[in-house]
Amino acid sequence: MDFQGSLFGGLAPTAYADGVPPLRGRVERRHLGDGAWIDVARDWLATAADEVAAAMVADVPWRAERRPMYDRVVAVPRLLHTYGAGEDLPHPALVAAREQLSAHYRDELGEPFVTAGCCFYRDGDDSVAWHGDTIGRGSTHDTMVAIVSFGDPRRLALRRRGGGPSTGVVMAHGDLVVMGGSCQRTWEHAVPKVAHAGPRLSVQFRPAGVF
Ligand SMILES: O=C(O)CCC(=O)C(=O)O
Ligand SMILES: [Fe+2]
Repeated sequence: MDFQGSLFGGLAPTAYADGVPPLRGRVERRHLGDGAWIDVARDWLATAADEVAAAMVADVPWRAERRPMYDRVVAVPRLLHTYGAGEDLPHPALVAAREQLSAHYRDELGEPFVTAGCCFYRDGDDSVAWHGDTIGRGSTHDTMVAIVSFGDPRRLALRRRGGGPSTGVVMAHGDLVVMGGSCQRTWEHAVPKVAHAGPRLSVQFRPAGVF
């Protein structure tokens, strides 16, 4: 019996038409410790990846942020834009991806993915420092942040909160990486600078109240 097919009647075939194959059977889980895990699905959005990347570069209203650091204001080294709940996304494959993620993780997460944070790493100098997504419920509750990645491969580095040895996963064109369980509060993640890299785009799907 096609258990998921019967539960989520017709969702997967519709989504597949947008270049998004079913997630079931593609996801590998790695337990990090302290209740944190990551799921990885290689090439999940490979078919649509070139088109999604092009649409994101052209159509996302990117903004450069500045933030105070010690006694200076410095540029955040990447471009950003967040699509809130109900806002149109720049490519239908991203809508299909969000729906599939919500269906696949429905029992474990208990709520849908609703927002889509977008990042544009223009080259190897763009990066994000060690942090957890803890502005919101991620600081106190288990949750999930699902990342789809396009463009040049970059490493998502992971370490226990506060330091220690780091592990990680390389995110390549069309890959999915989901951080789950206690990952946002017991672990930190970063996208470190590298000597050479072309552009990379990242979309992070999050439930309501997780930032
Ligand atoms: O670039 C990524 O995939 C991760 C970005 C990230 O951790 C964040 O914006 O909170
Ligand atoms: Fe993050």
